Amino acid sequence: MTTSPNKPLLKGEGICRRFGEKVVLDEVNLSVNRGKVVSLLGQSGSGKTTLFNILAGLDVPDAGTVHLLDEDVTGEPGHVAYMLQKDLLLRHLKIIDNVSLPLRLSGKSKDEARAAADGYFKEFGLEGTQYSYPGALSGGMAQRAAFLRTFLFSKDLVLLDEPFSRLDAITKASMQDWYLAIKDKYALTTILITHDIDEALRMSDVIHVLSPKKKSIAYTYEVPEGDRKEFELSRDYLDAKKAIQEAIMA
Ligand SMILES: Nc1ncnc2c1ncn2[C@@H]1O[C@H](COP(=O)(O)OP(=O)(O)OP(=O)(O)O)[C@@H](O)[C@H]1O
Repeated sequence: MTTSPNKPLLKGEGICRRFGEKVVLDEVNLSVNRGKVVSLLGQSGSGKTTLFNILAGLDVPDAGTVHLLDEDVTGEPGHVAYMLQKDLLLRHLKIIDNVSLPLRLSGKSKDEARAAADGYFKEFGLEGTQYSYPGALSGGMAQRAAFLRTFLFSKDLVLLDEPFSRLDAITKASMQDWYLAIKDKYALTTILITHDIDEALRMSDVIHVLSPKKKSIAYTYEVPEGDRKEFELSRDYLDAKKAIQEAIMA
């Protein structure tokens, strides 16, 4: 998919969603440019997953549209790769068969699918685990295997719902760095749901805070371009963290 860098790859406009009497999203607008990471933060129940499902085409909004470039994909699944925190590997399948599932679903034979997936094991830090079962993998490895499966759906738009929340702090930090490198290499565009402000600041280009009161985006922060490590040590980082925290609690 080729695009000009300034044109949003994904655009949600005027998105509204209610469950019974309860309005969860009211006129939400959000766009994601190619190669960027946009994070959604917000209190529990602020509608992050609801918005995520609508953007992924897994749910249909009551009003509003989702466009992938110029194509209206509202309510149509299959345009994005998504990975959920609880996106477990299937216990009874070897790792290679778990990760090559998308290729099987697209019609490849077992051997073809295995051969195509195998080439990525090294880069995803999974070399040697091909014929193991998921139970033998560490948390970080299992998550990378789940990532590889997401990646093999061959979509350049990736939606991640708290992908690192179950990992310990050190594994989490290395997974964040690893993901940033992979997404640069393969020009992935990412929407990330997280509860972790530091994670959002580390990984994102743009951070949106959803408010359950406003039922929409109440605050947006654009992470300055430039050296991330330098930013993490700056006064601006602390100010941004405070502003985001306040927006979440408002
Ligand atoms: N299928 C549904 N039927 C009824 N209510 C729903 C449904 N899905 C979500 N809701 C309600 O919509 C609101 C927003 O839920 P959502 O899961 O989008 O929030 P969230 O920000 O992702 O929360 P969390 O951080 O806890 O995952 C909640 O009040 C939830 O109970």
